[in-house]
Amino acid sequence: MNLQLHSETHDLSGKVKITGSKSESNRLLILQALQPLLTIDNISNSDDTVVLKDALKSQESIIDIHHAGTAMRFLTAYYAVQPGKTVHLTGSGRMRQRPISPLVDALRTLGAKIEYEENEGFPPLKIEGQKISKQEVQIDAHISSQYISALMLVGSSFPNGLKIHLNGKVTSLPYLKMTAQILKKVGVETIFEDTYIQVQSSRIEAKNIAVESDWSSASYFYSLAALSASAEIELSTYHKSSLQGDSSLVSIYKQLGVNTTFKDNSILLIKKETTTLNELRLDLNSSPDLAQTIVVTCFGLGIACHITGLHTLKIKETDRLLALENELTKLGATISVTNDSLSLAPSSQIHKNIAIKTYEDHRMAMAFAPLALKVPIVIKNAEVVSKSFPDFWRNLEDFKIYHKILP
Ligand SMILES: O=C(O)C1=C[C@@H](OP(=O)(O)O)[C@@H](O)[C@H](O)C1
Ligand SMILES: C=C(OP(=O)(O)O)C(=O)O
Repeated sequence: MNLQLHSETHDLSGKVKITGSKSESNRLLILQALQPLLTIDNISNSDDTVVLKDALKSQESIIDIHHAGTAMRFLTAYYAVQPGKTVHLTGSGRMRQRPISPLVDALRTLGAKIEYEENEGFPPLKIEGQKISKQEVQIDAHISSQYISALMLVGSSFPNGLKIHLNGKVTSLPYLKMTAQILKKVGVETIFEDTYIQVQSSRIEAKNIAVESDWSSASYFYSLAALSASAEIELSTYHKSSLQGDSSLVSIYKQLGVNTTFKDNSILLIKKETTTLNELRLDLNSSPDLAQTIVVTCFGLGIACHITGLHTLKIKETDRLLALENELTKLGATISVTNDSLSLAPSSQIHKNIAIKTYEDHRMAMAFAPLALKVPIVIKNAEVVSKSFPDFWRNLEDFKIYHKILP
């Protein structure tokens, strides 16, 4: 489905209730599988969460998690420690190119039985669940934090807990802090040091946990606000003390002219004046999922940006650095990328009616959509948004950004 987007106003006002965080939801689903009396409110309606929920209920021996990175990594650890259960865990074509060997190596040293069914180091995997008696493991921490979160989630069910030694510079650190904080909410203590994480052995408590709405999904409304003439957008449900690192949006978009106020369980995004900033410089190692949104906002505002800390972007749903370079160049940008950084020069015009390829990446579709406030634009394969935000296109209509399905 290719969508032609156009906007009927430059002044935005409206309210959106955004679905629960997929990161929080997917951690809680694994913990719920270990403690069925745990209940979850405001769970995400994203494909990545639905696929994990279905997998955990399934009695089939082949489990296909499609594009969901967290589901792939969390289930690898979960199935590896379920004695007597054998599964074949697979995913989309892209998932079969996303590395998993740091997690498989770590689980194997703990006594897990995991085999690669096609290419060494990549899904699909055959996992024969084992009882784990070891309590210490090493892992390379700079490729994906999801491997470490996966170990943390299952570690609490080991007889002596689990000590995870972190080798190299830790990437996407707020996601590990989120895992530790969610474990704490259900009664599992962790000791978090620079070079290791100790998860104590505990019974997960039977509790009701409410998921905060997804901050990464909120980013597209921050971008809309920044690119509007004026905006007053209310998003729910959000809290000042979030578990999600992407709540860094508040300070990042302040520099881009969007002010945030917290009231009750909502945030109010206000844009009154255009930013006077000439260049945005950021290290996004802690918030990799915001990179595409922020770069496209800067392009739309005609300001330069230089972003570092982006090495994980190359192994996400697509090579996001390359995808950004290709599509922004089509719109008229001057952009250069390395393996872990991106530089965008200021530009004064945006080409109209360009068809943006989305590379099976939900964030490519959603990051480019706000440019409809500046020029008519086409988003190809727009259905990809359901990976994290199925209601996205409907929610845009509330801000008079309409779409026409192209033949
Ligand atoms: O743990 C999580 O929920 C996530 C961790 C991050 O991945 P990496 O640690 O691979 O950067 C992030 O990009 C992803 O969308 C969700
Ligand atoms: C990288 C992402 O997801 P995952 O790694 O879980 O597939 C994302 O949602 O941007």
